[in-house]
Amino acid sequence: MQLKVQPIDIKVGKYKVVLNSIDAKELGVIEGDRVRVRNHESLTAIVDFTEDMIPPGMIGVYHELQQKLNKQWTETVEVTPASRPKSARLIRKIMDRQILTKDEIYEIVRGIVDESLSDIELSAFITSTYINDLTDDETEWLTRAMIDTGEKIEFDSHPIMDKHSIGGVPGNKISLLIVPIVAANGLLIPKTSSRAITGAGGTADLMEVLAPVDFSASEIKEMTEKVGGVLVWGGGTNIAPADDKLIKIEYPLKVDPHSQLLASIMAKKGAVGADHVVMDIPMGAGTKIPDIKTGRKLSRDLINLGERLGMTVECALTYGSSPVGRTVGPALEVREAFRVLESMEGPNSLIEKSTVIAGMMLEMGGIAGKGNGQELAMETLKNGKALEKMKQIIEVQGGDPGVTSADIIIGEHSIQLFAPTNGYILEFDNKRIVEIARIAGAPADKGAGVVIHKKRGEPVKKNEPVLTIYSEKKWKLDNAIKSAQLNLPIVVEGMLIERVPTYREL
Ligand SMILES: O=P(O)(O)OC[C@H]1O[C@H](OP(=O)(O)O)[C@H](O)[C@@H]1O
Ligand SMILES: Nc1ccnc(=O)[nH]1
Repeated sequence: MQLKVQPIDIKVGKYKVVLNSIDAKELGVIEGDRVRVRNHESLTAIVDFTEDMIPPGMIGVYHELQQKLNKQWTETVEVTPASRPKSARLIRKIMDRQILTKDEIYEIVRGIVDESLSDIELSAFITSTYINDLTDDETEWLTRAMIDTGEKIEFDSHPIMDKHSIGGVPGNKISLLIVPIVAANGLLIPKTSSRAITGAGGTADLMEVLAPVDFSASEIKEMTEKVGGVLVWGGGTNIAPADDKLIKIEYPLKVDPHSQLLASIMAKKGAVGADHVVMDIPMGAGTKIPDIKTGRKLSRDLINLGERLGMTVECALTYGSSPVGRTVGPALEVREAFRVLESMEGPNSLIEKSTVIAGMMLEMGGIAGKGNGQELAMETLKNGKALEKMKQIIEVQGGDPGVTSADIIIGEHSIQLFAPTNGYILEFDNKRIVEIARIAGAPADKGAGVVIHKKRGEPVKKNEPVLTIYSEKKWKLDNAIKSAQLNLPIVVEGMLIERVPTYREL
C-alpha cells in the first residue's frame, strides 16, 4: 500500500509509525505489529493506531524513523506487513523455560540495541528472566553480547579499577566519595553508573547535579587518563547500549532480575576494561537482597562471572536496612556527600561505608597493604585530596570546579513530618521513603527528596521532626505529603508495643 508521509516530530526511542485504523485494517495489522516501510531503503517499524490524528492514505512517521528515511526522503512510501523479528520469538523460549544458545542471546541483544523490539516485548523479556533465571552460560553470553554490541575502551596503562553497587538501598551516594578517593591515590577509575532503577536517585542522576554525564567512550578514556577518574552515565555512552534500554523498562516495573542485574553491571565493567572490581551488595529488609545467604550466592555469581570475563571481583555485603546517610534524592545526596569531602562533616554510615569500599579498592590496586586500605581512604578524605580530585573530575566533565555544598540547590517547597508520640523509631520502610521521594519529583527533579532526621532505633520525642520532604513543585509536594500521611514510612513506638489484657471483650 502506498501511503503519504506525515512527519511527527516526537522522539519515541523506537522506529514507530502511526496508521489510520482503516489503512491498518486493510493491511491486516494491529497495534504493536510491524510494517515494512520502503522508499529507497526498507525499514521495519512498530505500528501505532489512530482514528483521527492521521487520515486514511497517510502514515505518521515518528522522529527516529524520519531520521533514517531522511537520507533519501520521499513523499510516499510503500507499506507492507512484516513478521515479528526472530528476537521477539526467542523471548517466548525463556517463558517456556528453554535454554537459549549463544547466538539466540546475541540475537535478542541486537534486537534491543537496534530498537526492533517493542516495549511490550522488552517487558516480557524482563519479566520472563525475573521468573525464570538464566543459566550461568546464558548470563555470560548476555553480558558479552551487551559488551560486543557497544563501544569498548582499551586503556594503555593498568590496573583499571571499578566499583559498582547493586543498588536497592536509598541514599547510596558513596560513589561520589569513592571515585575521588581512589583516583586521588593514583589509580584509574572510569566509573559508569546507571540512573535510578529501583531508587530515587542513581549515581548518574546525582553526578548530573554537578556536571554533564553524557560522554562517548573515547571521551571517557581521555578524561580518565587526564584526571584519574570520571563519574558518567552508562546510558549516555555507547558502552553496553542495551543496558539503559532495559533499565528504562525495569524502572516502572521496579524490578531488577538477578541475571539482568549481573549482566547490566558486569557489561559496563567489561566494556571499560576493568581489572579489579569491588561490588557493594546492600542487604536487609526492603533491599534487593533479603538475607546473607542470598547475598553470598550473588557474590559468588558476580565473582564467577568476573572470572569468566577476566576481572578480579571482590564483594562487600553491606548493611542496607536503613538508608546510607540521611538524605534521599539527587541534590540532597550530593550536598551531603560534598560536606563530607569538604569537612568530614556527615553521617557515620556514609563515611564508614565509603572508606571501607574505597579501602578494598586501594588494597586490590596495590596502593595499600592488606588491612590498611580504609585508613588510607580516610586519610585521603581528611587531608582534602579527595575534594581536590572531585573538583578536577567535575571540571573535566564540564561542571564548575568552584562549587561548594552551599551552592547546591534544594527544592524550594518543603514540609516536615513529626513524631506522633515519645518513643523509638521501631520501623523504617526504605521502599516507602523512595516512593515518597519519587512522588516529590526525584530523580528527574534534582531538588526533590527526603531528609531523614531519625533512623531506625533512634529515640524521638513527641512532635520532633522525623522527616522533611523537599520538592521543586508545590503540587508534587502535596501529593508526597498525602502519600506519606496515608501510609507513614516510620513507626514510632514507646517501649511498650501492645498491652494484651487477660480477657478480651468480644
Ligand atoms: O536505583 P537503585 O536500584 O537503588 O540503584 C541503582 C544505582 O546503583 C548503582 O550505583 P553505582 O553506580 O555503583 O553508584 C547504579 O549505577 C545506580 O546508580
Ligand atoms: N541492574 C543494575 C543494578 C545496579 N546498577 C546497574 O548498573 N545495573
